[in-house]
Amino acid sequence: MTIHIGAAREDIAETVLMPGDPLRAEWAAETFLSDPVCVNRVRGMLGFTGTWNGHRVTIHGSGMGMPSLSIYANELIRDFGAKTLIRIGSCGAMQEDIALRDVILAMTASSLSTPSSGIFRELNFAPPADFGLLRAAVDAAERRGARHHVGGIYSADVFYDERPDLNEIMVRHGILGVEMEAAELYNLAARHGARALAVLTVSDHLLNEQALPSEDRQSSFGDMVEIALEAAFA
Ligand SMILES: O=P(O)(O)O[C@H]1O[C@H](CO)[C@@H](O)[C@H]1O
Ligand SMILES: O=c1cc[nH]c(=O)[nH]1
Repeated sequence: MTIHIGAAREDIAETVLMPGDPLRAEWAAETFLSDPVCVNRVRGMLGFTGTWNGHRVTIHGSGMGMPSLSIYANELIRDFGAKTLIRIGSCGAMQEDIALRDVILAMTASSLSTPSSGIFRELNFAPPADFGLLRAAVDAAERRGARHHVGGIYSADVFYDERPDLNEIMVRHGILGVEMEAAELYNLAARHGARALAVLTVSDHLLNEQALPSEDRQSSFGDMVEIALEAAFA
């Protein structure tokens, strides 16, 4: 039991899927896991443990933004022994050839800053996905016939961005999409010897302003959940 996760150590699996939205965690656990049990509800940040194809899996919310993700990922790794952490998140697309509901597999995560910036100081550490997870996720997406893209994403500190010039630079440098947690998840995985990947679904488009409603973001991104599960146990 930790300050933010009211579970016993054995209640949390070594493989953890992390959506930002705790209600997406509930939906994904009820939809894809057998016998899901709620193992955390401290501050409403829901976590569930069940099995998928016989493998124990926890699906636990991260909250929005890297400081929130950092609290849960630190406790999951350091106190509960999590070894594989896969973010299942929504993102905004930044390239013309990417459509709503496409899946983005984040090979790298650029940022202006992360909660680890104070540790890295002048070093621009490049937070990477785990290659084995990434390769397995690509295979899973291809098997499912899911429209997917592999490349760099941007982990932002703010949702309401005031830097159109920065977006233009990222579009020009091939960044696929923007979200708010992956870079710090990759930093923490590198620091603690865990495996991490972000599997994202496009919920809105920065270039054409299309957007899905919040209900769809909460409980309809099934491809990304199944891709994450297949990758974790490949
Ligand atoms: O849908 P989730 O996983 O929360 O991810 C995205 O959505 C939130 C912003 O609406 C941020 O957390 C961003 O990273
Ligand atoms: O962080 C996010 C998530 C979804 N869409 C965005 O534009 N930003």
